[in-house]
Amino acid sequence: MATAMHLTSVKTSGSDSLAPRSSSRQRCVLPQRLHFATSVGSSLSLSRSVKKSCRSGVFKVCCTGANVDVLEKSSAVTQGFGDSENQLNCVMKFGGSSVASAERMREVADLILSFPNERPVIVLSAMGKTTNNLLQAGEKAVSCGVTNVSCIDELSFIKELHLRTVKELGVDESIIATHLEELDQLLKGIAMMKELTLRTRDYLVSFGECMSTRIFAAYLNKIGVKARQYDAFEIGFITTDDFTNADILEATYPAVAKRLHDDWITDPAIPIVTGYLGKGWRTCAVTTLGRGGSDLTATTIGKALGLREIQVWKDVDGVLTCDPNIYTRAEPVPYLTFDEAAELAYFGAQVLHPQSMRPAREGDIPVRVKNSYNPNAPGTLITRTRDMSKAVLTSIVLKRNVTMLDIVSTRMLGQFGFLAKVFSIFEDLGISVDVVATSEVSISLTLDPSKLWSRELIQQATFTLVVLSPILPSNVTGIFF
Ligand SMILES: Nc1ncnc2c1ncn2[C@@H]1O[C@H](COP(=O)(O)OP(=O)(O)O)[C@@H](O)[C@H]1O
Ligand SMILES: N[C@@H](CC(=O)OP(=O)(O)O)C(=O)O
Repeated sequence: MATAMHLTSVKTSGSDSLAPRSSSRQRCVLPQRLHFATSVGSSLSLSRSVKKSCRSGVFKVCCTGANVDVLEKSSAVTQGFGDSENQLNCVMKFGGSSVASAERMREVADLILSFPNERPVIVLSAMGKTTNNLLQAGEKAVSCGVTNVSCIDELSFIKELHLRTVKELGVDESIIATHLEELDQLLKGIAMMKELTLRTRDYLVSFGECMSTRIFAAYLNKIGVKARQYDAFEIGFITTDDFTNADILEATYPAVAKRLHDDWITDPAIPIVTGYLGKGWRTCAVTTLGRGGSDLTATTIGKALGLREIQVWKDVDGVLTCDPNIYTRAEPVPYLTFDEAAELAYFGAQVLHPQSMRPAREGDIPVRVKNSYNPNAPGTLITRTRDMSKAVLTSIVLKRNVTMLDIVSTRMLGQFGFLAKVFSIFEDLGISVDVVATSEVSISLTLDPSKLWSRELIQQATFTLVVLSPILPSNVTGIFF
């Protein structure tokens, strides 16, 4: 097992693509024989700020000091949530950690209401670790037998958490009763079939967001704040049918905008939307946007409605200089560009969904990463450009289990189209390449193993790849021309 280290510089502006673009060129002396070697290691990606220009005035919201409120607060409450003459103007997304209990939901409600001039769309994730628990319950159901489904610990935990939350918030239990019953039935179905397909997995995890949003909307209504719950897959979140990792399709933007806008105009109520979920355009089945996908739901809504700001509320003071679980003294990064944030997320910074910057960038809508446990912290403001004049190093990201592929061939020398052929194979196989380094006789690539799990490398007629063992992240033994 080898370890790969990579220095990655962050693009800051001037490019239209958010596709992974980290690259470094290396000249390396490698043995003069044909071989492919793969290794699983860890890639230390140092995101380096390189661009030294900044267009001033681009920030729609300023954040200059440590204790500055990020939203304009007006002492005169002139624009309540019920004012239909005013459009929805921002998204506030709260992740699982922010809505993990009744107490947290109350705090989130208070937080939303502490900005009376805002007319937000609220996006929620599932409560706490519900998504993980649902997945584990599903795995257990496959082999535990129908009669034992009700004994699955994770199922009991999910039920207990949601029922307790409903009780503590004083809302009607019936708001989630149907979902809890259906969840039982679904797990029994999985137990009967002894099978958990990706499609079923997505339907299974959707219960988390469906329940958290229903509870929260009911609570807001109970305290006199008019709110309306939406399942994203019912309001136009159209995706590819790539279960567990679906992409948002363009048709989503007008559909979601129309539905949310029309409802707001006819009967204003704070929209409470399920994060993470969509509807496959062919199958019409529930899809998910990849783990952490609620961030993408939020930025999609931001772009669809052309909102002023997208806020993602986390359990940390913004995007930090390093994963706080690795280095406890990591500090918040006050400003980032969309490209920097996308690159950090892509290379493993858990704080944002890798695709979530795309809609924000396309709509040029600032994204603010805030701490729901510490709302006064300024957080991180992500915009198209920023002042890079003093920037040296932005953030350090560690990505584990990177698969490295070395392609060595003297046939490359003086030839044209070699790289094109290599990359066309990855394209055909739907495998994304993270980092590329080339010399005259070699290409080194890192591949994200999570993209490889379900794909088999097939023999290519034009390029004759012979796979000696299945391409799995940890055990590729070799590929020869
Ligand atoms: N560079 C980073 N900056 C901030 N948080 C990070 C970073 N890298 C990893 N994390 C982790 O991401 C977590 C926040 O993301 P997440 O758990 O998705 O929040 P939520 O569930 O509220 O959306 C933090 O608790 C932190 O442990
Ligand atoms: N609940 C989903 C989606 C999500 O975005 O969650 P969070 O915001 O808690 O990372 C997940 O756990 O992946």
